[in-house]
Amino acid sequence: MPDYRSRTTTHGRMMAGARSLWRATGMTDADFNKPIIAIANSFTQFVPGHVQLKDLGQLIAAEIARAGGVAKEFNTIAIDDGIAMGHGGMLYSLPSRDLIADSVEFMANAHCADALVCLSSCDKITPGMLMASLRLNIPTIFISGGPMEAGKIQTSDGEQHLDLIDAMVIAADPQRTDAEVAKYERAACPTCGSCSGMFTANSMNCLVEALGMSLPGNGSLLATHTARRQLFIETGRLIVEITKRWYEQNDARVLPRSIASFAAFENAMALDIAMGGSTNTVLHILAAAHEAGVNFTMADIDRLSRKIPNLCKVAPSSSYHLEDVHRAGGVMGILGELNQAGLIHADVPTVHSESLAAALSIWDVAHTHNTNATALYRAAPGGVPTQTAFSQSALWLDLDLDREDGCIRDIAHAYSQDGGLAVLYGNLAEAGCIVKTAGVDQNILRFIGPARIFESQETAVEAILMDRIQAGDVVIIRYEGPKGGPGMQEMLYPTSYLKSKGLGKSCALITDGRFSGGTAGLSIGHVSPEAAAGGAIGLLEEGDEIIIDIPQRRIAVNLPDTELTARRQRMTEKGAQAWQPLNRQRPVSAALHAYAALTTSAASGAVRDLSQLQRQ
Ligand SMILES: CC[C@H](C)C(=O)C(=O)O
Ligand SMILES: [Mg+2]
Repeated sequence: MPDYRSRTTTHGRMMAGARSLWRATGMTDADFNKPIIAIANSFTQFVPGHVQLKDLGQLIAAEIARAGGVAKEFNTIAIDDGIAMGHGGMLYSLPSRDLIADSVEFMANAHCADALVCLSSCDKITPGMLMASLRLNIPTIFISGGPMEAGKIQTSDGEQHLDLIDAMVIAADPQRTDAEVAKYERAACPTCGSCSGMFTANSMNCLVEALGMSLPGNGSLLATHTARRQLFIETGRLIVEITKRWYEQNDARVLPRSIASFAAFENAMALDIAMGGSTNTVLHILAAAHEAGVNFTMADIDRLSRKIPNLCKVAPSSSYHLEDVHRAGGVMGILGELNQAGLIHADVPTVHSESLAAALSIWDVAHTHNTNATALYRAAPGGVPTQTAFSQSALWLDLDLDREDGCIRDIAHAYSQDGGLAVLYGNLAEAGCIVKTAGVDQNILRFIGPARIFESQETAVEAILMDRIQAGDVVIIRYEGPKGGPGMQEMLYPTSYLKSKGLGKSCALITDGRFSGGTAGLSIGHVSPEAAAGGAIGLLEEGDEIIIDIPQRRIAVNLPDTELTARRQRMTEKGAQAWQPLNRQRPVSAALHAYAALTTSAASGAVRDLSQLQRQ
């Protein structure tokens, strides 16, 4: 039977000093025999997905107290990728994931917390906290702030639903007036919550639900809806229950590493592929598996991508948004369709149910008729701009259970039988690279074109906006990987600007950097090894013929091995200048240099690799 970790500082005569400090935080004699449960909040006014979280940690804390625990809340940072993007701020985005993971580890271990509630929301916060929970392996439940409502505007074609990508694309379209841009800008992000498409934040919050580490509805129930309050309250109650199951009943099934098993990672990846999730999920799933000691790799993702169908297309891959996914049954609805075809492991435990099958028997609204589930998924957008959580109670008259032509398809009516994500391999990416096939026009699944080489995102953006890229080109952006950037920037601006210039379906973009979930088109990222780590992308020259073949899962430069070998030799002869971007002046802080020194390429999740210290 494990001892409560908190007893280290709350029991024993010699801990009188620590207890005096606990008392000063408000604890009383009665509290010292209760589990101490850390609440990792991520409230900040910098991010719409977090502005509403300020008091929600205490909403959970009150429920923890009612259930017999003691809650202690702290805060992590939270970066808004959409604001950090397009300038040096994006260098900090991915490194902040690891900083968040470390800060949760530090607070939980320094104070011997017994359990953890992760109150996350946006792009790097959920994955950072997920990494921490699997590193710590103490009872943990995730609850996110919830998705933002989609923007709505009236156009000549009727009501259009939109998000920040639409604002970005229209702003770069020279044909559109400033007045039109202003209209889109003011409508694109109407409420608090994580940006309303299947971007990285919503992808990750859906994946955590599929992993079994949050309650049903966590990934799709709107931030503004009153029904979401109940998720927070139930989370507060449930964390005390599972904490006692571990420390008082020795029930290890509730631990993160028991729940996020290899089978659960397969379930999460199956969901991701089925819903065409952000490619960043690949990076974060690999990093989470690394923290959990689960040998889940790019090869597993490649294997799953070949057999899991694409059942759901959401913005930027369609005009559906998370409110529509919710109306169709949310994550449990998609998992339910996959389960009908035996494509997931339904026997895995979750924090809330004995098994995923038991959860689906209640919450898969297309195949059950549970009134609570129907009520949950009828939660609809209120259409009123707000930064306040749980501020509206609108309901859809009915659910979208049309599995033939609705937001969520069944297997027989899938958009494609081989998934919304693909891993490509070849002499250009020997350790692999990723493409969101759900966002690629069917006419360019096979693409051959000349390489247009750029040593930074900013020079590629300049070329696109100055009309120096033409149809048929393959834009190569290198030295933007985890080490090379450093920080592996998201390339949302160049991919959006290709769309603005009408090149979204006639050009390809390949990078050792990554993409935001808002990226669509033939955009291939995470090329590994990255240029800064000696990857072949660093050997490409202007005009090389690039071959992309998604059905064959292949990416290559059309050169004989002898030529690549000769180029590698010439690169090696550069000595200290080898594997460095040409003519790039980029200020990089000591903090970012420290990150670059230990990080690894995307194919391993850009995780920290201490063995590099021995090699330096
Ligand atoms: C839409 C862009 C979003 C803010 C993002 O950064 C992501 O999805 O990764
Ligand atoms: Mg992002």
